Amino acid sequence: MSDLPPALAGLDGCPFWQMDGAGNDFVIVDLRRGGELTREAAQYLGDREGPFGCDQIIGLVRDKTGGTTMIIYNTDGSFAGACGNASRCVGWLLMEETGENELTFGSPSGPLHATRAGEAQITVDMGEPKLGWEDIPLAEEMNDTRYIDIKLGPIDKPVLWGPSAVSMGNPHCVFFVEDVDTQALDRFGPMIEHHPLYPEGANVSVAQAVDRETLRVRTWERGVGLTQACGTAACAALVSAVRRRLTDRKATVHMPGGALIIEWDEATNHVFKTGPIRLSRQGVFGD
Ligand SMILES: N[C@@H](CCC[C@H](N)C(=O)O)C(=O)O
Repeated sequence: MSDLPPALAGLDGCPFWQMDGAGNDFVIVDLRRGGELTREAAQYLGDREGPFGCDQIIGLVRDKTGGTTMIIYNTDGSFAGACGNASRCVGWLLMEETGENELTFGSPSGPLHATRAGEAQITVDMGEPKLGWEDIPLAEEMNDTRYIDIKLGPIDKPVLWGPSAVSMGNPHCVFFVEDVDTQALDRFGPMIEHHPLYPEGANVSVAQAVDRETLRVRTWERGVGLTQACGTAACAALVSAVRRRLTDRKATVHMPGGALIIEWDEATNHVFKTGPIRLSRQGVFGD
């Protein structure tokens, strides 16, 4: 008889792992042999006042062909289309399971290819960035998503304006600033997350181009809040920086929890993301 709380009743007997990628942390639940990851379970597992606590809750499920697909919940119980750091953690888990050094698995926005890149370092091909207003999506038609019409501060004297919009399978809004550390992201992040120009909400970042090969980025995640790192935000920041001619196509993106190497490959138009993964705890619900 297990003493799981009611919110986790559907996960009895399911294996789980607590992992992080550059400080962006996850509870990953194996649902391939059954179990149900409900919105209530995701909210319970994400609660930092509870026995777990994390930024995202990931479910691993079987797809029609017998392969593995990830589903992604934010801590508020909403679904996400992509999670760059969790993709590296899931890639590593599946490589440990199969003994492979590279493999493909499913995600809400399509298949992802992961490769071992060193000791506890994984590269994931995040696919093509989406730059068209209707694909991001934005609520209004516009030709150039490098600078969109969002301003922060007094109307006649805005302090931040003209962020870039990008989708990496999820919507991003990136403000370029002189110094990421002086930005009150905790105050304006929630406002931009729910800005009317983003009908599905936005992950909101401030980015600082240090030199042609270095960015500093802080992110307010949709459905979560301030995070130590956000993989898709690192990709969105690099893509935006390249579109504004601020960096080269490959750069190290420093976030509070660690660094990721992001490359927007010219030949394939795909964005490759390399960085660390860490396993901190594993177990079986109900044991
Ligand atoms: N941590 C992630 C992004 C997670 C999803 C995001 N909050 C959303 O709602 O789109 C990452 O590493 O990319």
